[in-house]
Amino acid sequence: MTDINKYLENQLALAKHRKDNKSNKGVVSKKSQDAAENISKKQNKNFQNVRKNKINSGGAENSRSPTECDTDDGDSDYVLSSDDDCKTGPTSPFSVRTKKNMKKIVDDGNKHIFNQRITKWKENIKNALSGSIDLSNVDYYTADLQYVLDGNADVEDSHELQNGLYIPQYIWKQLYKYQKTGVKWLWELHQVEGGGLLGDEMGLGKTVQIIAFLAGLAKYNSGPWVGLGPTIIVAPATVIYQWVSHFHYWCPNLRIAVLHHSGSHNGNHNQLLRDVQASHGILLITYEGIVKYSKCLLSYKWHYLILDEGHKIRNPETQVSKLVKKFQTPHKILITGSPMQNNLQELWSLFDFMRPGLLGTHKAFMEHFAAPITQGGYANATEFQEATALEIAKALKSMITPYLLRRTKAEVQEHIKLPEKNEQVLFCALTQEQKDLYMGYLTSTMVRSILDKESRYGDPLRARVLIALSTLRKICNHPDIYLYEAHEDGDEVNEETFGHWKRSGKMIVVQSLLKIWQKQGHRTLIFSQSRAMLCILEQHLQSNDYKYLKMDGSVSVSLRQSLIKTFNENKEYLVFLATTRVGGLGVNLTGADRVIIYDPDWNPATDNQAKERAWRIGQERNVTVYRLLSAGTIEEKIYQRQIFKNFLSSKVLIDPNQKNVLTTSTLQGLFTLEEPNFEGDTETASLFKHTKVKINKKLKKEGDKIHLSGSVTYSKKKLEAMKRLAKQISKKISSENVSLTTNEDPRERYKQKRHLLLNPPKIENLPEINLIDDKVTNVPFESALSELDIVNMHVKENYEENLLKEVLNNQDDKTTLEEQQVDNVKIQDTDMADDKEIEVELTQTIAISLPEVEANTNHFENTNTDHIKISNNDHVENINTEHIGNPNTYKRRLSTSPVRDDVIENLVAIKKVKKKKLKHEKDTNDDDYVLKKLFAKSTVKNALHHDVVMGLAEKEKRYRIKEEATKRAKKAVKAIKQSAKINS
Ligand SMILES: Nc1ncnc2c1ncn2[C@@H]1O[C@H](COP(=O)(O)OP(=O)(O)OP(=O)(O)O)[C@@H](O)[C@H]1O
Repeated sequence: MTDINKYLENQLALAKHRKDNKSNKGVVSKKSQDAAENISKKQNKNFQNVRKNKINSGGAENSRSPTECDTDDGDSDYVLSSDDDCKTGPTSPFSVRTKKNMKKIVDDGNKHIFNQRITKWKENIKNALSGSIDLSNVDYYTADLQYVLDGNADVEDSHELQNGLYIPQYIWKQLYKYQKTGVKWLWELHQVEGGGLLGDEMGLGKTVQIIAFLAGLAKYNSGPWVGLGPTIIVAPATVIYQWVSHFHYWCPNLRIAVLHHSGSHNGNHNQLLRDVQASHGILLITYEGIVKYSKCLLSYKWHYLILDEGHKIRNPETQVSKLVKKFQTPHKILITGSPMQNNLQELWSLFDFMRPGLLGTHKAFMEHFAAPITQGGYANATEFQEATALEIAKALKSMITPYLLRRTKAEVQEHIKLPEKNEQVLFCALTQEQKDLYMGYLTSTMVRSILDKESRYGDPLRARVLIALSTLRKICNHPDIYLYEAHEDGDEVNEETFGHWKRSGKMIVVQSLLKIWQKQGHRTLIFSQSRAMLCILEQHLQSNDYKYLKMDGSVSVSLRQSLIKTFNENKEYLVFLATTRVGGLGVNLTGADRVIIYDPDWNPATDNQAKERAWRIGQERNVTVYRLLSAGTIEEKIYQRQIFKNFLSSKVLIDPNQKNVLTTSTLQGLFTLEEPNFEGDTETASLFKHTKVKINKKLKKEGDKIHLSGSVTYSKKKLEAMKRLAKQISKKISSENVSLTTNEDPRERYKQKRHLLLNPPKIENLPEINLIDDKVTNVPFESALSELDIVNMHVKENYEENLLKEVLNNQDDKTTLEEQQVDNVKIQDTDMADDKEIEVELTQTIAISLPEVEANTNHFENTNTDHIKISNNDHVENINTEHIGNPNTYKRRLSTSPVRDDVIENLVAIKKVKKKKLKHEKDTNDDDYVLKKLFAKSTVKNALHHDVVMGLAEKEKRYRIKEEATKRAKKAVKAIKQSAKINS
């Protein structure tokens, strides 16, 4: 029966798919054609101008596209997704701006300000030690002050590391164990006069480790500088003041000066440099700044040169990369949570800074290391290429390991106890308008010029491809970003509909998410590559009265930290909007527990960095991350590219044995709009089918409000209304069922049943029930597959599989068998010839929809026992029910197999869950609920578990397994020892 069902479903879907395709084919509206031609014309004109200019100035014609980012970013893949470089004038619709009064953080560039701060700090400590401190007057907190307030009298106390480095005890005591290891590692590098890469995952406190080490060094009485000499820290503009505030807190005695126009120094940078040199202070500077002031900076001697977010020098050809390598000090530290982002050349560049010569010359490295590893990485590599890649990757890994300290969150979870994180990729449907514009542009002169080899416009190809791809990305974000570019001067912009959320598939999803999350009490970070998109989102937030803050490149550097602080501390702000490049790097935004990555970057690390703003030390709530992709479009290709890049870096940094599933893509492949296959999947979803987030299929299609697996508590009135509704549905279905059973044709019968289930009969005269009106409360988690479950299905080694199953079993034991009890449910497993049916007590059918109704159990006690029949859709046979005394009471045994967990989902509802929920369960079910809503509205076509796709879950699973195995081994040894004792 299962097969017939599947076959019929496929046939239906296929027929529908063919029909849809037929009706859509080749129909591109006049508006779309005109827009595409306008844009093509403008883009061609730009090319010709740039070409002319280059030829006139004697420049290489083909060297750089007009869209390539002219920063030191060095990301060869990056194309400005829209208007990052566009000036938003007052007449532009992309110019929503809000002014905020924020308090700036002030650095110590100004001597007077520095002295004031030191005086204040000393006074605070003195008062705290004498017990006369008035905390209401303290506006400057430091770690040592806290230490004294905690009852420690000796602020000078320190912890000694081997060979005489003393770390102040008030810092040392605060460090996590792995951070202490990090400080020791830095000290070892120091002693051998070498540099290194501190590559801990984002949010694990790399800043604190560096500060702790420098604080120790400042107390060190020997070495050429007798302690810590003048030091430069280079960091992205957004995090410069974060460093200032971290230093002021952890190490208040050091002078921290910012060399940037926002700094407190009096504008004379030469004087500032002299001061820093004389006071052995720390100079904070941006990557742009180090280029700007390079001449002066290089004329001084520096003790340490530290690059925060050091992946910025991953392109060896950029000016900044070349420059930082000129500093004459062996003490070069590079900090980054994303050591390798796009290709192996990047790794070479980083090491060439810290450990010049370790990886040979650039040419030799590319030829002997990078090329074979990359080649062997493709899915279509030969066996020999794969084996060679493996061996070389192993060799490379062992060469870099001593100078690279990298710990992941999974590894140190035991110490930091981070809350859960759920990360999914949502494939959003384009709106009809978007599809039309997308198709229009695909058939434009511009795209034809790229695909047609003979085209006279075809030069320079790379630049044209970049422009065209970024144009497609604009359509995916919002039609107006594209149409605005296409519009002729003098054309009116329709203010009413401009940027309306209903015109973009992804905006529709954002709109739903924010609505639900606001009700659930979550706060959200939204990242977009594009400032124009941010403005559209901002307009939307304004018109819906959401309180928000926004940070993009136009916000002054000195205000950014205050903006972040305000968001973290003030819960009134529900949304923090940021461009991925300005807000996505280095900052702490733990005030939010929901993250939307609105558009993907070519570089996976950029998106990863962004999402890690919320999931880091200091986060107390479970975090959910949604990456939005427009299904079938260029955004899917970008995501696939991310997967490949991620695979490559894991192969070198983590596991040389990793295998890839993607092959190289063609140019044509980038310029298509892919229709979903008969299963509703576009390319990525079908490639990574096994990572799909499973949602009850019925819920997905019908979108019936009653069928919620999220848990909600309901008012009495609503419960009554629902009960009445259920009775009527029950009667109607029962009567329909009679006719169904007499129908002879099994296919026809199946169709009817299916139809009935998907389209429950409408009942007249009942009040509309809006289930999400009520406050959403705790939700039991039991149905969605966890990442580990999914991975488990695909694990090859039996040993690991079994071990993992046991780990999961233990959990299930705790959370399901003990806690989940199905009461007052009558289930009859009537074995019918070609189908099975379950009879469920009517009252509990309501509970099916409302898993948390158990909180209101008494509402159901005296209700009638009408029955409805539910086709089991081949899922139910996996459920075991066990009679446990009361004829109306069954206890369900949950299978630990992931497949079974999944299929049980149809019956989530029948069970009643006793309250004793683990904290993380609420959020997981919040997510489940949110996804169901999105699927119901058909705005989201598919959802994949991002971590599983990226292979991260696999890694985490291995750690879990290893941990479990180690525990067992310890237990075993203990048992052996004990048995020996008993024997003797
Ligand atoms: N031992 C600690 N005690 C208290 N807070 C800590 C500790 N270590 C780190 N933190 C806090 O954790 C947060 C993340 O730290 P930090 O910004 O240094 O991380 P990071 O590894 O540099 O991240 P990224 O790579 O994203 O820049 C900060 O708010 C920091 O204050």
